[in-house]
Amino acid sequence: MATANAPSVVGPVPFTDVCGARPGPVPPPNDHDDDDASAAALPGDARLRLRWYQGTWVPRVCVPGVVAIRQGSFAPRRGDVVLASPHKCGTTWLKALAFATMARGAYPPAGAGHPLLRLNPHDCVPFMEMLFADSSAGSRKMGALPSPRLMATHMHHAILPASISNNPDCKIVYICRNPKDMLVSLWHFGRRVQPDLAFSDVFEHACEGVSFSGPIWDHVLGYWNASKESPETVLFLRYEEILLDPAGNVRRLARFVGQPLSPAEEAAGVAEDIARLCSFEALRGLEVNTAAGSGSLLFPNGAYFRRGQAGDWANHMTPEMARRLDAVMEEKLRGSGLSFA
Ligand SMILES: Nc1ncnc2c1ncn2[C@@H]1O[C@H](COP(=O)(O)OS(=O)(=O)O)[C@@H](OP(=O)(O)O)[C@H]1O
Repeated sequence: MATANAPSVVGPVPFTDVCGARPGPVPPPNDHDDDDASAAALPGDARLRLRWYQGTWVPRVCVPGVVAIRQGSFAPRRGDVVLASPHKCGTTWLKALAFATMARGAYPPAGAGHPLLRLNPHDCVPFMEMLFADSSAGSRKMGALPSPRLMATHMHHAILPASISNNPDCKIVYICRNPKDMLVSLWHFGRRVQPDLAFSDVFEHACEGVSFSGPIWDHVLGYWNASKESPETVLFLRYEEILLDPAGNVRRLARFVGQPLSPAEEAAGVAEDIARLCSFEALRGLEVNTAAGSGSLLFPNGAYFRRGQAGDWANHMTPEMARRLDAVMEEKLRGSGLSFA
């Protein structure tokens, strides 16, 4: 049964996760919990700078939010759903799908007044690291939202506070993507603010673990292992699988968040309606998501909709580069049961 309660739309939320990494040293892991001590920044456009934080690469602008979340500024509630992802792996799509699925009681997906027809998905689902950049304002805004709350993060599983990662009342939906396509998407996005960003730089550094959401293997492994240990609280999705069967994955999502489609909804084609509403073609074509439009994001809304396919890496990587990244991933993921081959 669909619930009548829609996940909360919090309105404009600053969202600054930008991609790309310029050459720079990989500092050693450290245990510091504060911004200044947490590591070296990479050179280049300020929005592309990363910090090495607790064994993970975090956009510099997100570090204060990450620290606040880890220090307990976010108080989880029963029914909360956290969407987790590495950058450029389908965050925007998952936000749309989860919002449309959880809100379907209040907002029928085929309805002309659906919020996703006038808001970018990032405006419907808050990005936790940015919301908590101002810790007290973040706490106030999140606290004021009625349940069920839907939010998103790019944090590695290893640095989530236990109140999220070890909380049966808080569900996590994770999406990942073939790292080769992720890097291509990251590079295109980074070039928007740094036109001279070379793909070879992004690639080389990612192979060494330095990238947005890097090391990539640790990001996916953390959530993969959590989903194996606790499948009822962590749902592990892949971009490519959703491309193949969007409606089937809407059903998975609905079941996972405790709102399975009813027989009446199945008969009415609700899963297909949600898949259609959230499809790349449908969202990209909306006025709000055209290149000129911009909501709560530092980038034009159109920047979040580029190509929306699997396999674009073949247009940017030599076969040797592809083999190299595949080999790195294979080695790092060995024994886990997870593979991107
Ligand atoms: N609805 C829908 N369906 C399929 N694919 C979609 C959709 N929306 C966004 N995209 C594609 O996802 C890529 C952007 O990833 P993210 O949304 O994770 O970016 S971000 O981290 O939030 O900046 C980026 O991938 P590339 O096209 O390969 O660059 C987007 O085009």
